[in-house]
Amino acid sequence: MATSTAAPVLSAEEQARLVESSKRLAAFQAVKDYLRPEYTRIGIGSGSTVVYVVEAIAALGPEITSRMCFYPTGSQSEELIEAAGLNLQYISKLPSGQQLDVAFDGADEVDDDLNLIKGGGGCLWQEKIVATSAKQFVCVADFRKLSPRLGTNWKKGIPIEVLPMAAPRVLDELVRMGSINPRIRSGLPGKAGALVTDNGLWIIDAPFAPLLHARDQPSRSGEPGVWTVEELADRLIKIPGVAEIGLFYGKNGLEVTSGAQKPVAAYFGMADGTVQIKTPAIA
Ligand SMILES: O=C[C@H](O)[C@H](O)[C@H](O)COP(=O)(O)O
Repeated sequence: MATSTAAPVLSAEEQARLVESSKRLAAFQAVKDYLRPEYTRIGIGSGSTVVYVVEAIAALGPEITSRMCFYPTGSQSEELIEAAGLNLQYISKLPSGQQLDVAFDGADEVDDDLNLIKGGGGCLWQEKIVATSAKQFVCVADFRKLSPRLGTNWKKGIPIEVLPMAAPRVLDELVRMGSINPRIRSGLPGKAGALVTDNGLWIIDAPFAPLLHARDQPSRSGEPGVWTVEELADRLIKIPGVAEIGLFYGKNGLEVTSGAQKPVAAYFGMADGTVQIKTPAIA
């Protein structure tokens, strides 16, 4: 008799539990691999996955963590650091010319080349500053975030942090660029109006067709609204009124010693209980 190999259908609750345990697995593995006891300056990103990063760090105990300072990317991670009893420090106090040893953060989607979409939870500008201030930026995520091309799984759009007075002009420009129904993100349910970021700005979510890599371009050139990651990012950041964009792209952390937006490694907790680690391909 033939046996079925189909994956079991999970209830919504079981699926949610699986996602949480995947995030936790990835976080503990990433901290084990990248947080060395001699490090003193650690960046802590935002979102639900980073909660487990902080849990993994706190589990190392004060004999290791008390020598370290932790740099948040916004109000949520600031609270996480304090609640875990870790030493809080601010990136504004990091002297010029110095770097964090490592920064950990989540992502909404990660493509084949380790480009990221970030900002689904409303944090991206401070995250980019902290990630690019670190010698090593490590991304931690669950299996839902793995994707060949950005915009394949994450359909809500590229988060773009904008000056509120410029939002209508930015929306117009996004439509001209082929974004499909870009929108100003609303605040929490029950709160009227736009979501206000930690920087007092708004977020526009701009959906685009899945973003290509430069190597894909010849086959799609000329199609309206079809962009490579780099072309789109370079155009978006130049729109007047845009403060920062939720695309993390460009050189990776193995190619440059500072300022990389792309991670040196991305950890994914998988549904089968394993952790998949992606690192940049060396050209
Ligand atoms: O705005 C939030 C940040 O960019 C998060 O790192 C990102 O949205 C991933 O969040 P989560 O770990 O909750 O999926």
